[in-house]
Amino acid sequence: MTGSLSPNPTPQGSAGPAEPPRQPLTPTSPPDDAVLPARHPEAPAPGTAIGSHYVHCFGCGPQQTGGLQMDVRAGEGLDVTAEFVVKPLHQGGPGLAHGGILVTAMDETLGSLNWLLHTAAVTGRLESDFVRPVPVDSLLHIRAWVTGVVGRKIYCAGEGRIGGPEGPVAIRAQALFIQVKLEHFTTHGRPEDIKAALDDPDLFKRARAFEVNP
Ligand SMILES: CCCCC/C=C\C/C=C\C/C=C\C/C=C\CCCC(=O)SCCNC(=O)CCNC(=O)[C@H](O)C(C)(C)COP(=O)(O)OP(=O)(O)OC[C@H]1O[C@@H](n2cnc3c(N)ncnc32)[C@H](O)[C@@H]1OP(=O)(O)O
Repeated sequence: MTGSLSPNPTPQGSAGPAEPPRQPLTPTSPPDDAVLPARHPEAPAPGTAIGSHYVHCFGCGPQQTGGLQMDVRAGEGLDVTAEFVVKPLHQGGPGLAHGGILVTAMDETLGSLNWLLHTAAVTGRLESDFVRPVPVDSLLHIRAWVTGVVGRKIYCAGEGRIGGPEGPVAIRAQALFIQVKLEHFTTHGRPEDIKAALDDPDLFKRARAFEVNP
């Protein structure tokens, strides 16, 4: 499977979004035997907010007041959208977003594709191209889509546009997520945080659903 940066799905017969420049093949490019699985039957309905996977997550946690508090929405296919407003707190250069913050926003959005597949997966590799600077106060409209799956490996790509879905592209990303079992979190996480997470019935139920419905 090549042309991995092509947004998926593009309705057949429509012109679709403009093709970005073709990137060289890298470990985040889906190989030829990658498949595009069906959207999971219990995936969030198109247009609905996916919700935070963990209330203290730096990317999406509503209780993480210094975090990005991103709100990601499910798309029609294996795709999601998110919006993020760059705050003065996120500066790298004067009046400009820090590149690492933009990558975090991309990571969070790409990671949310897990919900469409009902798979718990962590970022193994994340590549990004910074195409244009993003001023403070800008709204970054992010779209991400699955480009292929091989076994535990989930390939995906995304782009962030300034001002809205038709705005100029500021960042592109390609990533490889690796499916993990819940033990990944319970084995490696700080014990007090794991205990608190396991004591949260909603989180536990949500997380377990992934494991029994891979
Ligand atoms: C009870 C509480 C639960 C709380 C959690 C609740 C819900 C969670 C559920 C879902 C989350 C939902 C949304 C998430 C949204 C956003 C979150 C942001 C995501 C992140 O921010 S997450 C943090 C950063 N992330 C890490 O902290 C990972 C650290 N890392 C590891 O934990 C291991 O490294 C791991 C697991 C990645 C792999 O380890 P492993 O032992 O399981 O597997 P292995 O190494 O065999 O790799 C298998 C195949 O992937 C290939 N492969 C692996 N890594 C590669 C690389 N980098 N480049 C190219 N290929 C790679 C191999 O080459 C092999 O390929 P092949 O099968 O072909 O040989």
